[in-house]
Amino acid sequence: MKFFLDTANLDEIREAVSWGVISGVTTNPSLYAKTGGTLAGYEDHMRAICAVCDGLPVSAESCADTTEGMIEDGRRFARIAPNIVVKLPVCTEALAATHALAQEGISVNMTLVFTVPQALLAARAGARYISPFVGRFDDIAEDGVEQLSNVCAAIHNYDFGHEVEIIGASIRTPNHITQAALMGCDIATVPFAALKKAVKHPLTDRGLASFLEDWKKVEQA
Ligand SMILES: O=C(CO)[C@@H](O)[C@H](O)[C@H](O)[C@H](O)COP(=O)(O)O
Repeated sequence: MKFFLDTANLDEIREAVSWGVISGVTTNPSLYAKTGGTLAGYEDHMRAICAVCDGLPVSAESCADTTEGMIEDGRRFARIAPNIVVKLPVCTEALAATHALAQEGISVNMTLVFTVPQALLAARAGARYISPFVGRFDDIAEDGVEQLSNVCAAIHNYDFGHEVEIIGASIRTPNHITQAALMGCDIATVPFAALKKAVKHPLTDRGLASFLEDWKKVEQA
């Protein structure tokens, strides 16, 4: 399973990229708003992320609500950098836009996916990436991991005539990462804080502390 970073924060992206574990970045309007960025600065910010990511796929989300608007955004975003992926929410307008953009060779990441039918429709329309949400399902007392697993099973059953990868989104915990990997999810897009949590384990900390303590004895001997 590959890791994408789910953030628009350039410092977080620079740091995670330096660890050598990141295969892409996903952003959304809420994540961009958190950076304090402006509407006018949006494309420059995406350009800066693409530069840090050096060819890795970077999803930039369109907030248009018509097919024409999404296609227009998609074409404009695609000119930012060759590694831009246009992110569209699953709805009929976006299916049509995905179909048109895919025919032009522009990659689409279809987001806000919660069901198998939505995922199948996204793949049929030509989406390169499909993003089912895990945490938000858990928020409403449903099983987000099970939903992601259903989407993976259904999508991996078929050949859509183009490459399709599933991005587990709304990933919040190391356990979400574990479950996504065990079910064969292609990618998990993980917020920086959750990625840092995934590196940690109390037994690792305790083991390291005892090794360092013992090393002092070696130095003194
Ligand atoms: O859809 C994708 C990735 O393609 C994500 O960027 C997605 O928007 C985010 O994972 C979610 O919005 C984060 O959800 P939450 O944990 O804030 O509920």
